Amino acid sequence: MVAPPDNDVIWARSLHHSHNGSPALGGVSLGIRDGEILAVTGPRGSGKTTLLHCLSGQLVPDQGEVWFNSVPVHTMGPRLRERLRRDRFGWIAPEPQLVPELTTWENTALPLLLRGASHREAKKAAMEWLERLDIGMCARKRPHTLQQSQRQRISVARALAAAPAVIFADEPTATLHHTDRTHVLRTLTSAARSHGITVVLATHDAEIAALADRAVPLLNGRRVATVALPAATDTEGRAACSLSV
Ligand SMILES: Nc1ncnc2c1ncn2[C@@H]1O[C@H](COP(=O)(O)OP(=O)(O)OP(=O)(O)O)[C@@H](O)[C@H]1O
Repeated sequence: MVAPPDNDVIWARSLHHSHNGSPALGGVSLGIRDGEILAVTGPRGSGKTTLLHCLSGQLVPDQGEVWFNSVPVHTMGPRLRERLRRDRFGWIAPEPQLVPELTTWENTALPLLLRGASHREAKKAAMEWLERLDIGMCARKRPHTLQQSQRQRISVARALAAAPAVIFADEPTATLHHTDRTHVLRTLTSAARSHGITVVLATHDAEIAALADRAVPLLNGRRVATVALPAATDTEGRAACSLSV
């Protein structure tokens, strides 16, 4: 095994993975720098979700290596990977995945409570992020009483409240209307930048990818070449277009 470069928080080499014999990744390599916001782009079925699952230790690739802060993840057993995900990573799914029996603030505080934070500390962090996402007034409500956009904001607040090293966001605004989408994404990217959180954002939407520092386009489970372009209208990130090679 060759150790990854020191300045990459996540480094992956030649990832191959198939789902029940159906190929999803065909040799993807990439490095992600500390604090970077990286968009993984590509059409439906190009392997974005599978790549995020491999990078976050949810899935062990059939072949290839994944390293986090120079520690190999692909050789870890399930319990170590679970602890890594709990302590260092945040996850935002396309659909909010909340515990129906818990209130908004309890759902948001859950990762901190699982890590052993005090009730008071976890609630304070949860409330801060719920306020920033404009859902502080829903703190005592249960998910089923809220709108979809409010539930997805809870997922984003939950990921940020735990102050992870890396947030993996898989099409985090796919179910939101345009205005909600912009607010949620800007909160996520500006919070990540100010707190030095690395973000790996899977999206098929070029407008969303333009909020990232860099894009890694996938096609049929493989990387295609990237050309970084200065954005014409956005000062927060850079757009990228891809060329098949
Ligand atoms: N659990 C699974 N079982 C079988 N095939 C799967 C499974 N998950 C993904 N695939 C297949 O693997 C390939 C890559 O899927 P993946 O979900 O990683 O792509 P994606 O770019 O995230 O697509 P989408 O935007 O639709 O989620 C696709 O051909 C998909 O049908």
